[in-house]
Amino acid sequence: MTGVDEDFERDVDGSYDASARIVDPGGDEDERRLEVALRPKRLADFPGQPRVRDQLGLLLEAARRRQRPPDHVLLSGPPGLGKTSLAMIIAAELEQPIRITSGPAIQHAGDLAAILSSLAEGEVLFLDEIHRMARPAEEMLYLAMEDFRVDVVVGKGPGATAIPLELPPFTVVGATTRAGLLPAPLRDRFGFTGHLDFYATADLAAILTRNATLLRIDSTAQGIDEIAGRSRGTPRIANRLLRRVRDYAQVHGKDVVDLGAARAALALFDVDESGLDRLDRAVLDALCRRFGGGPVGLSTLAVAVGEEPDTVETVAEPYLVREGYLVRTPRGRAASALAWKHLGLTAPATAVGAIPLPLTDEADSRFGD
Ligand SMILES: Nc1ncnc2c1ncn2[C@@H]1O[C@H](COP(=O)(O)OP(=O)(O)OP(=O)(O)O)[C@@H](O)[C@H]1O
Ligand SMILES: [Mg+2]
Repeated sequence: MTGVDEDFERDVDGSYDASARIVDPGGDEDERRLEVALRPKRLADFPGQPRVRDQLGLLLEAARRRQRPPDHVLLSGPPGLGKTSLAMIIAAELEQPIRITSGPAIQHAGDLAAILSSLAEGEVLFLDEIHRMARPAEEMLYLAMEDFRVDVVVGKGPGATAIPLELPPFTVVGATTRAGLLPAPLRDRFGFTGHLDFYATADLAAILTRNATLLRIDSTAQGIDEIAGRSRGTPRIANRLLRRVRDYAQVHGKDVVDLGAARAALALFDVDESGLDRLDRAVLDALCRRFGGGPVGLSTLAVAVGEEPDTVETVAEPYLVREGYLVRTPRGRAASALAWKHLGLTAPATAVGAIPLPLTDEADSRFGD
């Protein structure tokens, strides 16, 4: 969770607010509860992310054979792709309890010391949004991760003394949507980093089919494929769209999620054929119409769409970049020819991709960040 739009969808009575952003990859309280029920429990049940799954599988198997806790694991990637799910799976596969906390909950080193000193041998400590932890706690964490030791400070002022306390070996699983914000010394203490990427449509369809069964929703393959194709490569969004399409089907007297219901419901909720929603389109629209295609700085762009820069950067941008609508240049964000086309506008000759570029390293560094 990015922490910036947690309240986006919540209504006073807990019902769904149609004006909220349906493809917001964060989630509200009710949704989180439902997510718990739908979370895959074992690595073998986790579709998609083949690389990370294989790498993690190896790490866990090796640890099991050595009967030692595995290296610390960092999971990074945009919201809703399965970081929390994987953390739970790691603990389940190791048959160890999991302690769950998050960066924003640890504002003092003492908060972390209390957690660390109560960990049992082999336990998994899940630190969500690890990039938001307070600096002194971060420093304590380095030491604990490397040497399995914390210094407990007793007393105050000049008379304070640090008493080293040995910890049993444990495994930290950190999750972050902003791996770039982690200080290098902390990043280096993770023996394994898994980067989660957006899911292929076929993987999302597999997830949706399983969840439709779990939620006892009747569906057709075409209906499921339509939802999967418009879910921005994100399981959380796919699950949410599935529920909205079911609502639509039920209200219209058909109890089946089919192509017709999917198309009509997604049109109603402003999710277009490419899965872009209002924020995505607002970003592209501002870039093209107001800034002539850019490049424009992130904060200027965020103001233009009335959002926090962090929301634009972690929620909208990764998918727009990945799909080739937006490029990050050293001078700011720019719209590609595809973005202009998506808005039904004519791209200027200078837009990225308007003239096909040879795929050389030079082209990469020109348009990379
Ligand atoms: N590979 C997957 N298979 C099935 N369901 C998945 C998968 N990945 C994620 N999900 C579902 O998507 C939802 C969100 O996943 P999860 O909470 O793990 O994401 P996250 O990366 O931790 O997001 P955030 O950054 O917001 O914390 C959950 O309901 C989970 O069941
Ligand atoms: Mg999470």
